Amino acid sequence: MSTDTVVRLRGAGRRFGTHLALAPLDLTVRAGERVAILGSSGAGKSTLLGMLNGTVAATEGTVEIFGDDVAALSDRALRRVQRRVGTVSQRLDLVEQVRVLHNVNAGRLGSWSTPRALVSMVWPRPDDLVRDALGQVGLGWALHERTERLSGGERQRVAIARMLAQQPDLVLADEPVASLDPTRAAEVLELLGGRIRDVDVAATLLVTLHQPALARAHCTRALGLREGQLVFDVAAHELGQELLDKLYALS
Ligand SMILES: Nc1ncnc2c1ncn2[C@@H]1O[C@H](COP(=O)(O)OP(=O)(O)OP(=O)(O)O)[C@@H](O)[C@H]1O
Repeated sequence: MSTDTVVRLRGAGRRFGTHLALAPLDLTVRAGERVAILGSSGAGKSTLLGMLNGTVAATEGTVEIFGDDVAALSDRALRRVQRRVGTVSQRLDLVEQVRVLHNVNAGRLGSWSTPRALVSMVWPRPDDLVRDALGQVGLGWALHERTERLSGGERQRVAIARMLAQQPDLVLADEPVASLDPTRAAEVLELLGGRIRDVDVAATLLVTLHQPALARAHCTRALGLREGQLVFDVAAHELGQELLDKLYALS
């Protein structure tokens, strides 16, 4: 496998009982690619992202992340891989009753020793990375706010800041701009798409989106899923009306 291959699926698919959520799929994603995943509700987009962060097991084929077959890893080795994978899920998974600082710090727990992680849960101290991550999503002012007081779009940005603080090599984002206004959505996609660290190598991004215009503007590649089947895999600039009609036509 080429060293810049981040994701490789070989005939990887997922069934839930008899329902085929994602048909067996071959897919290679290289470092620095920004891949939009489009498709109607229930098309299998979240299932694909779940297979890439180890939360959804493939029922057929293999899933390799950074060259490791995730199904063959010990729990410890899987956690090591997962530390390099930052996920922004639709559920956000924020703790509502604590300050924003706590939630953003949580992105760093995996890379800290257990004592340091425990101390930080009780007495969180904002460091530059946390302040920087919040600043990047326009929430520098919210460091000490209680998370539950923020609006839906602000909470979505806290989840993104938590992921930025993790400094992952692979970013998986499930509808990360669903609650954001167009300007903020564009900013967040730019952040997810590479300006995560002050290093030359950009993070690799897979992001589910419902707006083809955002995919064209912020991604390099677009995948279309329909009822669990891959309908297209094209350069983002090739995402035209004909493909979208094929993707979204009512069956
Ligand atoms: N845990 C589960 N148990 C049973 N069926 C599931 C489970 N998770 C997903 N599915 C089914 O798999 C299919 C794909 O779901 P998935 O969540 O991947 O779609 P999606 O494209 O992400 O949809 P949305 O845009 O609404 O989030 C759907 O038919 C869904 O009902």
